[in-house]
Amino acid sequence: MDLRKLLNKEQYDAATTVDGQVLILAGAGSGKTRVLTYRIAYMLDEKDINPYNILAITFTNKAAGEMKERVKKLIGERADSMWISTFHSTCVRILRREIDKIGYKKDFTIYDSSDQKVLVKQCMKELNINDKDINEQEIIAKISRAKDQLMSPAQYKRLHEKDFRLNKVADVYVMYQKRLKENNALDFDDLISKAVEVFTKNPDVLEFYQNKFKYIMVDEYQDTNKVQYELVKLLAGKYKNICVVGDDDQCIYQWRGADIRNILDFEKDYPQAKTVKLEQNYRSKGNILDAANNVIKHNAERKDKVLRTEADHGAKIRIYRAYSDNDECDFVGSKIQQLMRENSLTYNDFTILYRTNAQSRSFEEKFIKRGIPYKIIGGTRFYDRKEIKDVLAYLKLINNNADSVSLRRIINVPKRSIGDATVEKVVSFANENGFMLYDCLLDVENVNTLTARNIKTIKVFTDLMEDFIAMKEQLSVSMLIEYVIEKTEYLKGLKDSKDPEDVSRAENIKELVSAAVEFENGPDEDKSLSGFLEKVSLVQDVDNIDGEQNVVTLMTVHSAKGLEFPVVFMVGMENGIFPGQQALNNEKEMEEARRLCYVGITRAKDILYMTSAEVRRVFGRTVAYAQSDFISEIPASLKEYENQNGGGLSTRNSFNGGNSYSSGNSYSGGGYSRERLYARNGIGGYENSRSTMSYSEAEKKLDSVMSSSNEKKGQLTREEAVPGRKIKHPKFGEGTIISAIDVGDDVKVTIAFDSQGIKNLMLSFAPLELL
Ligand SMILES: Nc1ncnc2c1ncn2[C@@H]1O[C@H](COP(=O)(O)OP(=O)(O)OP(=O)(O)O)[C@@H](O)[C@H]1O
Ligand SMILES: [Mg+2]
Repeated sequence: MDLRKLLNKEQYDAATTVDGQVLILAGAGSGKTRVLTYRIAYMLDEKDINPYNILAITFTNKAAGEMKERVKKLIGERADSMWISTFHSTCVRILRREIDKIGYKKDFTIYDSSDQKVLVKQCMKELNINDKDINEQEIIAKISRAKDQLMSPAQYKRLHEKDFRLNKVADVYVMYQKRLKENNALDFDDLISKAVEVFTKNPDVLEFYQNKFKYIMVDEYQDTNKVQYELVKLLAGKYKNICVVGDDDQCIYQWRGADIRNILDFEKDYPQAKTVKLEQNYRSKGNILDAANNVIKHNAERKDKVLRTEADHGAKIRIYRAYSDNDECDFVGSKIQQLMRENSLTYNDFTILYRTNAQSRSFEEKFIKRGIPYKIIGGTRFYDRKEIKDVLAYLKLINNNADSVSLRRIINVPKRSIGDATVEKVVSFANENGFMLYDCLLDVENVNTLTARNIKTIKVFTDLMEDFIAMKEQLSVSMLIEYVIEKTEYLKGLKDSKDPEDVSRAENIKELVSAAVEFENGPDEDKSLSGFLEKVSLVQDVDNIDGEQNVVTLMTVHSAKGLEFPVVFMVGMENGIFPGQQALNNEKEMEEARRLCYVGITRAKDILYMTSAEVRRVFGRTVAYAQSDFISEIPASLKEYENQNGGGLSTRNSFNGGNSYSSGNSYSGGGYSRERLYARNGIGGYENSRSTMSYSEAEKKLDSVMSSSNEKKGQLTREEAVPGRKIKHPKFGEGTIISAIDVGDDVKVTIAFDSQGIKNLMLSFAPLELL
């Protein structure tokens, strides 16, 4: 391996300085991650460093896997004993060995966000905290921030004694943490803070790991929060051989406690540190890089950096201003097909990036129609599906009997006549006496508030569970899953159902069995049930981007961090969407949104599209948005409008539909007042191609678009979807709306069809017409 051929001078310098502290501070696509990979190879190959002594922390499991693969190609099997993983996976591995030092058992369960929510809700109920005062999402976020800051429940309580709401959060935090411990469970934030706790309370354990990890590397260091920072500092404390790489312009997790100062202060923490700047971008064409640089330079708080490329200018940034969200999705779909026809591109070469997951749905619909294969990263993960969570809850409980959240999830799933009231009685008994819930069920005769029938049904459940626990030792994970679904008749219930959704649920469960088989045949050392559950808990969405599968990837810009694609579509580029509404009123958040935009732009190698829509449906209402300020920040010379004369408002000449648009407040959903909207960007948002319109002209035009888009569809709107309305569906026939509930940015409508029974449909998907 001739590193000098593979790396430029500065990169080579960074890769071959292995002793002491190195900070690589450089812009996107400058080869930071590449340097880390070759640095490891160099350490093993040239410096004879034992792989056992290396710890490399990456941002995703996928990045870790790729790094390991590449190193393996260079140095062979020796790479296997190296720890290359994410912060979370690293800490879990440490905790599996050491957590008993702080009073947990080693087979602890990892709670995901929905388990966390269940537990927080239980605590709120016990503490009589009304979710009108403060809702569970806010509490969870506050607890999470406190953990990021290494603030214990007691400290939090002391700090917020005088604040009515935060005091309530503190009470929940105290109880939540107590319950987690009783359940022998950790939430995601705990994984890192408990590892730090193990180290700070046990200097001998810390020293063992300091000696083990003599060489430490961290990718995407700009996004570390306080607790991650502390962990790295502790581990590197003895040998101080540490190399961190990052880009302050790509810090996009401040909302989750990431502290940009960690990278900016590295030189203060380690005054001897060598700072390496990489200034050549190897990823993007010139125009794309110029666009990125022009956007990010609007941020006040940053270290100025140079980023140049030897690549040619390439195509200009393609801007498309659609007249509706529908039109935007159509444009993206047709462009993908056109580009594939005209160039030798595959679906893999494209990605659609948006700010929030909810934006994926409308693209999905269009892609299905056009036959474009796609994959959505995020949204409902496989492991978040109800049926998968149910089966996993059985496994978690088998593995860790103290896990009362999993226990309560499945005690009556499938239904076995154990009602909520019965469960509550046992829970109260357990809480009053300080017993584990599962133990109380085993000795259920002692719970004197129960009837003989209650006791009998509970016995059926505990007999089943005890059998599973005994079988755990004898069966492999996949066999255990099959055993559980057979004995509980979970799968049978789904197969017998006539609901087509249950058919797909049954298939998902089979898929889970396959995942377990794959795990058993895979490279992991630990093939136990704990090992499987751990793996499942730590799967990240981006891990699933599979280069072999020929599909277009749709994901948030956050998920796309570190990745690159030949063609990138940044969609929903509107003020109020990207940047989001909050960022428009807050300079700090605006700067974070701008960094996010910079991350998005710099994912593109060859072609970058930025699209926006003049009106879109949000919460069932039609809202008008101005084109994103970030597009305006890109100089006109770098941009080319796809629809200079087509698409957009300028082609529509139906000025006469003004009065059929009646609902004045349909503009307020996106939080943009008409006045502000016009003042900001001119109605159409075309900077160059349009002359300025008067207010009333603009008003008229906007109205005409609203009405024409309403006329276009005979589609039932949010306002019309009220209980009692008669509707018609092309397949299910006529029916009556029973209820309509807002779910995310869509509406779930429950309808009693005259001949097809009751169905739940999503308003935006279902072709419903008013009768
Ligand atoms: N010296 C080099 N010679 C050839 N290709 C290179 C060189 N350095 C980097 N590259 C390529 O440039 C692309 C970007 O590199 P890499 O992903 O390591 O950048 P990065 O700085 O980590 O980017 P990001 O900030 O987006 O994470 C990759 O395809 C990489 O292989
Ligand atoms: Mg990188």
